[in-house]
Amino acid sequence: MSAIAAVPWPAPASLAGVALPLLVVAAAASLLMLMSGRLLTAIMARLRSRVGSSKEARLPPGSFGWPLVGETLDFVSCAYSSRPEAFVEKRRLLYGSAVFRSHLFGSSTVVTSDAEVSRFVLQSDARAFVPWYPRSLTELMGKSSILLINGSLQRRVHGLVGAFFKSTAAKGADSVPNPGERSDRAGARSGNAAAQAAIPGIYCRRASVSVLCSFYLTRFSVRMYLLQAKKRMARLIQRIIQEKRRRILDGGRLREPPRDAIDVLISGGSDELTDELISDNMIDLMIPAEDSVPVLITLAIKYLSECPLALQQLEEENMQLKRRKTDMGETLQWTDYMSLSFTQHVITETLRMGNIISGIMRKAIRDIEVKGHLIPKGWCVFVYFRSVHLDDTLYDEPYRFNPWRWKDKDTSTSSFTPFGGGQRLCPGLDLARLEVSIFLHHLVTSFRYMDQSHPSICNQKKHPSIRFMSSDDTTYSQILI
Ligand code: HEM
Repeated sequence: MSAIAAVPWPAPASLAGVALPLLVVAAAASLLMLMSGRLLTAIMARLRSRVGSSKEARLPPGSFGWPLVGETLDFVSCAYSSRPEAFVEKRRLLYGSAVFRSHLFGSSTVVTSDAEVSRFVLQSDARAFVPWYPRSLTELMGKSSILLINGSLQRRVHGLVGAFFKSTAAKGADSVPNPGERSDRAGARSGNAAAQAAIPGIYCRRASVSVLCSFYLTRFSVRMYLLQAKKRMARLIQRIIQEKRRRILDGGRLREPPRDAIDVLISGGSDELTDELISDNMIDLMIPAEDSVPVLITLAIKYLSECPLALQQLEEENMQLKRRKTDMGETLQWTDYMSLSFTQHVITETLRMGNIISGIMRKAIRDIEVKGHLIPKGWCVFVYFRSVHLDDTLYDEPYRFNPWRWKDKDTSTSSFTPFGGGQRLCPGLDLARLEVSIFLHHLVTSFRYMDQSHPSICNQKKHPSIRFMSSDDTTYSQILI
């Protein structure tokens, strides 16, 4: 008997106030269920007819979840929990496969936490997969963003930007900031400190913060505001580009070596590198520089504070370098930082556990079969790094911060991809590592973890902040997690 039939009609007056709204809700719910059932059947039938029965057998196991929303709600609720990987883990156990199908953000999606399949997707070019992001993000990125363009233009922009970030100009040929010096002052003086070289400087800082907030606010649908912030920022950058173009010599050569990524793009020798393309891409560069790197630093401090042995070894290694450099009267070069093997292991382990970028999404532009799984044309594939990085068959005790595990381990394998791979491998990876190395060096050589003198703040749960005290005991630095 249905919920509607069970209630006598007309309802007694005393009950009407309560029963009527209940009735309406029940009726609406039944209708919705009926509609969603029909809708689900219709969607499944459409998908089947599209995929074809022979192909259907080759699809990875899985479920499309609810009509319209698919499994997005479960994905999002896991993403905001303390174990975001639970979404994938549950299904991995349920289907007995690290590759499964789902329906996420409005698209039929193959989710993979299989290192081999992930590698295959990352290594494939635009003839097989193109980048895919939710529409709200693509609008904000702009159509010429490196994250969206494909083919020769993407390779060109990637090559120019990547080469610049690897150059000594970006990494600071002279010296890196000394402890206590603000990096932007030092950058302005040497003209090439890493962060300053990577982005077109402080002009866009405020606008960048506003676009960063914009990205996070998307979920609250403040679309117009976000797009306006992005446009304002693009206008600011275009003004800088025009100013720089005026200073360029005939033949497109720069008068002096490139000082930032705009310089390398305007002298890139291609009509395709328009002002719009350059400004869109400058915004793309600011986001990781202003967001991913600080998150990586924050997580490194958190993990170190929970692992005193690692903190101690990090301090010893960096103090040794500092003493050596002081004795020789030399300034620190970026190669000095990169030669600190334990510091690099700390950063690598933070990248593995922290999963700053949990995964990437691509769209298949033709039917693709990998490891016996079909990814039909038009479907998305979600390469979920996080589950690979926390897989106990690949990493012993994956939830334990253990920088020593990297002593004899290769970082260039398909089971470690925090910076992606293939043609879209993050061009800022060395720069990101350098920035974190510089920060950690100055932190552990100039500050002392307050925990040693104030055991009361040892309990991180009670005190969700970590305090460092400068060596001369005069100033405090508090890093909020
Ligand atoms: C902890 C820091 C960082 C992490 C974890 C990270 C991670 C990633 C990942 C996973 C990708 C691949 C995206 C894809 O395949 O679709 C990527 C691409 C990219 N990253 Fe980073 N990144 C970081 C820092 C930086 C920095 C500092 C910059 C530059 C200032 C940068 C610039 C870029 C650019 C331009 C791309 C697009 C490359 C292309 O599509 O050709 N990243 N990053």
